[in-house]
Amino acid sequence: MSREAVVVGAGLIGTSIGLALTAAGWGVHLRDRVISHARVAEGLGAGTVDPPVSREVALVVVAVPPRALGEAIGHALHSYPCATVTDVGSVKAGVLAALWDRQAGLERYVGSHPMAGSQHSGPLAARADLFADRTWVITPHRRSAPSSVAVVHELVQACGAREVVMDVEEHDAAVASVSHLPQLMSTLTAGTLTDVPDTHLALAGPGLRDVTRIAASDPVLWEQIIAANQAAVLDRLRGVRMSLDTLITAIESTADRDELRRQFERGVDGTRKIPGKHGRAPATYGQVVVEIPDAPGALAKLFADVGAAGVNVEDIAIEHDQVRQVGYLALSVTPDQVAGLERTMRDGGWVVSS
Ligand SMILES: O=C(O)C(=O)C[C@]1(C(=O)O)C=C[C@@H](O)C=C1
Repeated sequence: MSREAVVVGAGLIGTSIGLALTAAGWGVHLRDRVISHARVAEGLGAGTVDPPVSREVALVVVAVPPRALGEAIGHALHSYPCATVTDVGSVKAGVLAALWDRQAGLERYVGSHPMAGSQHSGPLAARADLFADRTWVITPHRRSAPSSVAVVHELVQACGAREVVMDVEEHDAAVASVSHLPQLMSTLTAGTLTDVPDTHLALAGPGLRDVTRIAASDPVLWEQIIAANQAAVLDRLRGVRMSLDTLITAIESTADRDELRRQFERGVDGTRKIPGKHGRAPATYGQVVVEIPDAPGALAKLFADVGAAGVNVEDIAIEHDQVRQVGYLALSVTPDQVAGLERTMRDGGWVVSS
């Protein structure tokens, strides 16, 4: 089998897959409706924007938003006649149903879903190790060829993920519980903050940040995900509505606090059920925290200086000082690069927090 792959959609997930496949020795060809995304991904080392020889392509990964999946998968099956085609969409049943009756070559399609992402989107947020140690669900259907399932298995291996095989209906029910409902709860919680006064928000600690991180995710993408998994999500949400009523009654009841405590105990039980082993960060990085003035061009200059130092930044986070007009940019790098980067930044006139 050739090791030529096409990644359709050079966003966070597509570019991260391109980086991982390239590192594993695949030749990756990047495609995106927005050519600048594909070029940025190419610049990051995720593959090339040059077109492949279509019959030489063994794998196509479709990483486009949910509503565009059916058409993009159909197009890939048609354009790359020898390739296994997979997608990385968060909901599987609707896409398969749409392809089922009218799509030739369906035996070469095997759905999949990496359980990894970020609240940030676009190729610049991509990381080669985004999937390391994460679960990646493969959802073969009745007509999937075993040889195609094997190709998707290779993709999962190349990305360093942990494979789980599941049928599409079970997958969609599972992600309603472990991904879609948590997203909605985070979104609802963060939404309540919009009318909280700034003086109150200034007290926010890590607890609030923990429960609202994913609320910053792309609204257009999530609207499509939830709409695609309507029935399963509604089922879980109605359960939450009942729990919320029980909780309100428990808080109202001043005589009996048992029910209120039971609600907290149920929460503790729930956290204990999350398999911790695969939830940890895939790699441990060191951090270099640089102060940035709240001024136009400061961020671009900082990145230029980091780039000139030849350091590969694995992740970034920005915090704003609540009093001074500055921000703090935390650059995650491999531990052996921390001291050198701190020195270079200080030499370049930046204030580095130690
Ligand atoms: O942690 C994040 O930022 C995610 O994007 C996570 C997450 C998830 O719920 O696990 C969100 C949706 C995707 O389909 C896969 C991953």
